[in-house]
Amino acid sequence: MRTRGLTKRFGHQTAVDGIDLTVPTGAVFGFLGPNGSGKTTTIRMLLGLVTPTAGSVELLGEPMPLRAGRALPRVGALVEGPAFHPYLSGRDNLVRLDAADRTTERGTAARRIDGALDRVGLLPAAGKRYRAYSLGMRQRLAIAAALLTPKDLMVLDEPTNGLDPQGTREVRTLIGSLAEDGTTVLVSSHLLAEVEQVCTHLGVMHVGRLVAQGTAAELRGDREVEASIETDRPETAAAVLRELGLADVRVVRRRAVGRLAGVAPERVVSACVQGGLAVTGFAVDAPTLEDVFVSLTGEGFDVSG
Ligand SMILES: Nc1ncnc2c1ncn2[C@@H]1O[C@H](COP(=O)(O)OP(=O)(O)OP(=O)(O)O)[C@@H](O)[C@H]1O
Repeated sequence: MRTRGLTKRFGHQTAVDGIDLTVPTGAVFGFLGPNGSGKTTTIRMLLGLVTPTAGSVELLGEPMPLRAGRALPRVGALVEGPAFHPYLSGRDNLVRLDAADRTTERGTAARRIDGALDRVGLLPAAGKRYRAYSLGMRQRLAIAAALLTPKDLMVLDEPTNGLDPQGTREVRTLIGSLAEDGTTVLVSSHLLAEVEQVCTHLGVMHVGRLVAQGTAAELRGDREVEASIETDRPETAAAVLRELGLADVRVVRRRAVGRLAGVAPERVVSACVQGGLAVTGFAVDAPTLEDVFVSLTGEGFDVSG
């Protein structure tokens, strides 16, 4: 899935500003950004629910909206969430939704529905009324509804919004199992911590712009990783670090600290030992993604929820 220069203006306001989004096949792509940064508008354009002001979308290799008929049936989405009937069971809700889909075969409905319920782990609770479901179960039922027919791409807009930690874990586990089955997943969130663990790739929106995208490792960037050596002669250690090619080398109390800048961490220790230093401590610290995003956007994510 990819976009080129995708733009949406509402009057004078540019909600999405020329973004080039690339979601590799098989990825779990975390689409991150604070509320109002343009994630939902982007997702609505991807799904053909909103017409872009400019730019293009390619969905499952098909140009949109030209080949929408080919791509969209293979794309499942959780954007607004389907309307479920509170007094019907989870299964009966899916029976209703499935019956409304004229493209599917009647004879295989029961198998399709139980398959979808099983996929989201709701088979044991399939006979319970929807109103008795927890928020996490409701969200999983919505995903089951999207899975009634096989999907190559699932687009989930803030699927953990309003969920308690248990519900969040349920949805995260489900995203992981979708990915294991080979489904590409695009999941948006304003909470980095909720999706970070399950994502192979991340994209960060900030005021309508995509300020970064790539794997977590790419976003962190090797050069940001710092090594620190603790010794009784930190000034000597600092000289060794500089000699090795570390950047921004400085002494902090009993430690010499510097950015690795591509130098292998194990070389730092061996060089210090060979230099006759008594190394009493060694640490390599990558900045958290939170740090990276704060530096990209000048704003923190709402990590607490
Ligand atoms: N139909 C619309 N008409 C006018 N402005 C809109 C419309 N839809 C969205 N916007 C504006 O576009 C900007 C981006 O909104 P969008 O919903 O895409 O952000 P978001 O990152 O998904 O945030 P949230 O998580 O709150 O949905 C916001 O400033 C919003 O007010």
